[in-house]
Amino acid sequence: QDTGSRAAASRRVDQSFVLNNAAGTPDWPVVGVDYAETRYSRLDQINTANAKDLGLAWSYNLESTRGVEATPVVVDGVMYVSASWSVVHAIDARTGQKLWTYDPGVDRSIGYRGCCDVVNRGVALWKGKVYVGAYDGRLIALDAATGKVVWERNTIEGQKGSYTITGAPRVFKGKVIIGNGGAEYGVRGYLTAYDAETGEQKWRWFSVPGDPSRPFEDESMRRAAKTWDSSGKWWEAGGGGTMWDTMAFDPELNTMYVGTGNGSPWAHKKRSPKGGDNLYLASVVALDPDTGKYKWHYQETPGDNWDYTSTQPMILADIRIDGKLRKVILHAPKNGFFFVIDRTNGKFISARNFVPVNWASGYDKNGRPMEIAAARDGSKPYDAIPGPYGAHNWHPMSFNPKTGLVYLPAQNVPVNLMDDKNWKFNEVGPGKPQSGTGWNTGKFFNAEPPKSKPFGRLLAWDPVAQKEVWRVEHVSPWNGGTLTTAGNVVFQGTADGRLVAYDASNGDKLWETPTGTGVVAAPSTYMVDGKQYVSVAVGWGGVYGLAARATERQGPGTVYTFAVGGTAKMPEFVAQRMGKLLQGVKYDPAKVEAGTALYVANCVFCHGVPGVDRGGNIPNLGYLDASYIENLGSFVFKGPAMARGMPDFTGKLSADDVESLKAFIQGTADAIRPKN
Ligand SMILES: O=C(O)c1cc(C(=O)O)c2c(n1)C(=O)C(=O)c1cc(C(=O)O)[nH]c1-2
Ligand SMILES: [Ca+2]
Repeated sequence: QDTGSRAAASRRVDQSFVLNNAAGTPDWPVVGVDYAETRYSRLDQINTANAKDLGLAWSYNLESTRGVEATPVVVDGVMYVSASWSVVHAIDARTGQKLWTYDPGVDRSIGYRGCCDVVNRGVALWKGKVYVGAYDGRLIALDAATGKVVWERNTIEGQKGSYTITGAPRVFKGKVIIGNGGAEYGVRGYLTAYDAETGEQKWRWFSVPGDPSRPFEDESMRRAAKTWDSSGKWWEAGGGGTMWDTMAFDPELNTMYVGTGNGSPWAHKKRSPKGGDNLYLASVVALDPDTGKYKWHYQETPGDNWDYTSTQPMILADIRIDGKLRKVILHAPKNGFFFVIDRTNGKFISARNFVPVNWASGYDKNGRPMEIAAARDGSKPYDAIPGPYGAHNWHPMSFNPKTGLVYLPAQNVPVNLMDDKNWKFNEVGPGKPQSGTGWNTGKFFNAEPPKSKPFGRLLAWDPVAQKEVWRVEHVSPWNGGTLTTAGNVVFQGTADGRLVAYDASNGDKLWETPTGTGVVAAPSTYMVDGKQYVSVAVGWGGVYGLAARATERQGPGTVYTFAVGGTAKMPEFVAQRMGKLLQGVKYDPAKVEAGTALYVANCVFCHGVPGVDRGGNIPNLGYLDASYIENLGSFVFKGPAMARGMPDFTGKLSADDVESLKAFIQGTADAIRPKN
């Protein structure tokens, strides 16, 4: 394919192309496949019968060592995907040949500006241009055929605070729309639309009010200000509400939807001492895509106090509830409840917790959470369930209209929270989270460790009945986003370094392959020359990946593309890593669960997930010689590594705890090792 025909292909991508494709789906033209962000493909060449014959068609080295979160976008056989540091790659989707790469040259010393790794969740394609949000806040338009810059805008110009971009831009009605990250560092959230052709700014909508003694930008800000207490001077610390990930668009209703983020600072009483809902934090907001004008909102977590963002990917669906076809939004934000919202007017339809939660007992018929008082107290250590990593984070879910099920990457990462007594108002700055809430984790040794159990699971959720239909338990939290297809298959990558295909009806495993590094991104699928492919960009990272690892030296970020009968060889690093996995430690499988909790509370922040992060000067326990793990007690209790920084766990762990840890470590290595 020459440059000219590549350019011609991507020039076709406009609103009718995306809408027509949604009906036929040979391509994957936007990160969520369609404006509704269903991540459902009508392709069925790969199905439950032949998924077992999937093999590698090609792999591509993204030359990145940090988290990879992007869903590959593919049109007419050309793939566009971004890696860490916002680097864009254009790849021939049949062969894996590089067409071009574009590095926006983000200063590698500014990683600290964001909370959660130097990630990028993908690009947008529109009429021959590729759009990427760079980590340093620039929105850049590239020529899709050559990767050359067409225009560039600094989306954070004139703002103060630690802003970034990690999300994928969306193009609705000829406007490129992008929000920012930064609510952990005291910023004010906003969303900006630029003319896709020229880069001219068209509108900006702020999600939280500024200083109420100054004129409000619009009526929605005037109304929002009434829900904040000005004695908290929230505007000086920004207020938060960053829109760092999800957007969707309904062309018939001419409405776009965006999810807003957490309060800044986190502690509600520190930013708004007399309480208040603090609009529009942690909400789903409907906007006019032409003007950016506010239409309505539904607030999922009033007066957010726990980093319970509503930025998690939402899906627009038409589903039958009580016999009536309803236009709804399906949403599973960090707070652990699955929401069904009427997208014509923002009215609450239903909410049910999809994991155990301890901050609210449910939602009343008006859509208000019934809170549990201890969750807001702050004077005593409190096991937040979900914790700030969320019951569901940015990892995309998918909706299959044939099964009627949502495939949701759910989790619990235990974190114990308490008021931060040393917090000073407005003490913001790079590397200093503006939280007002202290974290007690296994990392801070003298604090209260959380007691809840960590888990990662794939849930198949019925949004009408609001109940779980099936689940797959993973060995670790922080697993990949999902893809579902008319072939009745669900694809998901895992934290322990596999890509797995499941039967969409019952969760039976159909196929799996090792990927050599943890998978956090979602796969996509498309057809070229009559053949269906499934692609996933892998590279362990993101906020949990950043914490739960030993060193920067992990397998390189890689795009894998699979097809039925594919025979390409996996890159060498995969076999190398699998060959070095811990082997042969005897353990009691009944102790794995207890070991998981102990490991996450005490070990994971230094040693990483066993078998996921390849060790450096702090060893990854999943790659050690068996004799080390067999004698784990001698390392844990006043062991020889104390001189190199290993804590003494005497009095903190029991001999039986050590047996549980052994079970978790060897059990995880066994789960990762390829079975054939
Ligand atoms: O409040 C914010 O502005 C903000 C931004 C981001 C981001 O831009 O990646 C994350 C979060 N918050 C966040 O709370 C969070 O859990 C998170 C996880 C990740 C990730 O990529 O793994 N990003 C973010
Ligand atoms: Ca946040």
